[in-house]
Amino acid sequence: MKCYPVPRENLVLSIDNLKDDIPEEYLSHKECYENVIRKGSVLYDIFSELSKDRKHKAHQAPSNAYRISDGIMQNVNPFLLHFALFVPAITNQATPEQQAEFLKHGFGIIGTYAQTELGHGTFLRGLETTATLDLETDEFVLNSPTLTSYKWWPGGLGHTANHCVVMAQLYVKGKCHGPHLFFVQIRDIETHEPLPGLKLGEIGAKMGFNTADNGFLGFHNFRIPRNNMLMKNSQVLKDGTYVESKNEKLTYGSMVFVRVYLLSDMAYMLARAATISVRYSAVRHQSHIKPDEPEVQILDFVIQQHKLFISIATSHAFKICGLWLWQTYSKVMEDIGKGSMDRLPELHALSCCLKTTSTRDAGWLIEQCRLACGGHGYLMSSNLPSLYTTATAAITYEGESTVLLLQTARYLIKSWKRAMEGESLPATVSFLSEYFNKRYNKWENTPKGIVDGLKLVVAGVTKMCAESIQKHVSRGQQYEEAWNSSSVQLIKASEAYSRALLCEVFWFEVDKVSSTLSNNLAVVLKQLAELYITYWALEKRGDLLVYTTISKDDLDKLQERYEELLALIRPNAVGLVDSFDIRDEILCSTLGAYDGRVYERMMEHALKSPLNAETVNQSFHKYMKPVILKHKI
Ligand SMILES: CCCCCCCCCCCCCC(=O)SCCNC(=O)CCNC(=O)[C@H](O)C(C)(C)COP(=O)(O)OP(=O)(O)OC[C@H]1O[C@@H](n2cnc3c(N)ncnc32)[C@H](O)[C@@H]1OP(=O)(O)O
Ligand SMILES: Cc1cc2nc3c(=O)[nH]c(=O)nc-3n(C[C@H](O)[C@H](O)[C@H](O)COP(=O)(O)OP(=O)(O)OC[C@H]3O[C@@H](n4cnc5c(N)ncnc54)[C@H](O)[C@@H]3O)c2cc1C
Repeated sequence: MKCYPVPRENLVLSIDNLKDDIPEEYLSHKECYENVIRKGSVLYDIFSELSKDRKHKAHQAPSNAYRISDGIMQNVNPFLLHFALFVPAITNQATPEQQAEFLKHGFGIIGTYAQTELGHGTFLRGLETTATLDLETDEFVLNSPTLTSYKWWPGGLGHTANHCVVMAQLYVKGKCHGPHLFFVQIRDIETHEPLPGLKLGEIGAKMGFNTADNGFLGFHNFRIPRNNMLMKNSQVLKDGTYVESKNEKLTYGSMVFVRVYLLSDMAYMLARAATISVRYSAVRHQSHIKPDEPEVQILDFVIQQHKLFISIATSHAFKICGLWLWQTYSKVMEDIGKGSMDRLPELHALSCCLKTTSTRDAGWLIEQCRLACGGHGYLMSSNLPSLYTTATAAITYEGESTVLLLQTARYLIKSWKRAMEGESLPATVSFLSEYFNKRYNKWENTPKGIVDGLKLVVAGVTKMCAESIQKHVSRGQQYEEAWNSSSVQLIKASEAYSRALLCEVFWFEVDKVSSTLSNNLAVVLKQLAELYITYWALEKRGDLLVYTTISKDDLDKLQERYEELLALIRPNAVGLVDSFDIRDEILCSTLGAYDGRVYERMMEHALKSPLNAETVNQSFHKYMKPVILKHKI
């Protein structure tokens, strides 16, 4: 941390406070929270100092802040929600005047995003928290009318945040206008006590994410000024007039922002896991390939390469598609700023399926990296268990995976209908029109050919879904019931779509930039992209056999090429993970450090276990000894 350009004397707390005397995994739930607040407060202070030079973004953390925090906290930073959702919600949903007011204290307030309730997370229209306008006092009165209406899950809500953005049903003059966002102070700035009218607490231990301080919150006639409704898109005027948004789904904008971001985040999580397991596999020697030769690096087993190289390739795929999705997001936001909502449904569909596929893939690939380290991958000190629980949380938060895939399927079905009616479609789904008009090629055993084939699968499955829905409707079901009846196939369409998108964007973006790279780099990047595409062609061979003209001979050749690619990547594998450039302090792993001192680090870490502080634990004398002595002959 010494490389940080913040003069020590400017910091309220010392940088030395970032060190851990006892590794996090040995602390109790409460100690763990107190420990991350100690470290998180130092970081918060550092970010605040750094932000002073970036006046236009004074309330935001520097972009690398999140990564630094990853290294300092093996678990989750309880201040994360402030940067990830609280500030973005205000900048996306509040008017410029409100932004100036709510963010005037910069880092002087700590916020979270309180949307999910005990009874509802997915179905936002079902949220029960109410915000009712009191015309006489020009205030909103917030209430949690039932147990199920308690806010439940927001990160940092339990003990850390003193403010939050709350999603509540807006009531004006007896009419409900649906979910809207409100800026709410929840704790006293000085004493940090919950404000009167609020019931606040932490929701308890979880599978992972344990230092995120997820909390609950109930409102009892809690009053806030009318101006605390975030009014960029819809407004409530002093006389109670409700001004509608140009598109009511703009209220969901902060979620779209994080979903888009998560693709790049998953690229990074996977890069960390791949770095640990590839480096470890180069250090670890076990068994022989040829009986008369020495034991080999486990990375020389082709099956180990099969387990690990897909993680390296996937990390690059997510990184590149993440950048592509950011560009799409920025363009759509620019259009919305100019009053055009045309591409909002497309952005929503893309962000939903790519968020889901990237988080799910990151989850199982990190687990695969962990398993590839054998027993040692099970140690907390490998950091792979923490990476796994942190990544898998993302499959559920910010939109449950099945639910988001169904949102994308909705867009695919609508696009299919438009294709059948001869309407033109956005480039990202124009292949549906080509399929409908039977304008597609025969199978070609190249990366481009595979991408075209994967798109044919999407089109074929989408057509099958549309027919299935139609069949159920013609048998008397309502459209929504028919949708439910067809949902297994709809999920398949959406999954196939995200895979085709990932393969297409990865291949074409690498192809586009390769002429600007050194020849060696271009060759290696292309190998990774081809490995990714071939891997998925082989995984999806059943679908390709059903929806394209691929033959068994083509599949055999693809299998051969895949194995060739593993061999080509093998000599560069360690170099490739080194090029992710993740410092040891951020990797936090005994197995994956740059110097390869795996066994020494494991022993050093084991000796930090509190159980190793004494040769005989007192429980021996208290409990074991009497039993042993009783049975001694
Ligand atoms: C700095 C950053 C760091 C980041 C680090 C990350 C760490 C984070 C740490 C942890 C943080 C965790 C933080 C957390 O977890 S915060 C809580 C996150 N919660 C969720 O994500 C809830 C998920 N639910 C929803 O989003 C909605 O309720 C859904 C979408 C499911 C349905 O909704 P609804 O019932 O209202 O709609 P409908 O189904 O009737 O559809 C009606 C129409 O609306 C369209 N539609 C729907 N939505 C959108 C949209 N958004 N933009 C544009 N359009 C949209 C839709 O396509 C349809 O169009 P059409 O078909 O009629 O044309
Ligand atoms: C670690 C973590 C951090 C979180 N942080 C925050 C936060 O900071 N702020 C916040 O507001 N929330 C937060 N959440 C809450 C999170 O956003 C929700 O849990 C998530 O959106 C899923 O909603 P749910 O829990 O209601 O799941 P449910 O919707 O109840 O899902 C249960 C099951 O029902 C299925 N299902 C539901 N609806 C449908 C449907 N229409 N069709 C088919 N199947 C369906 C789902 O697929 C799933 O299998 C967090 C959650 C976690 C785990």
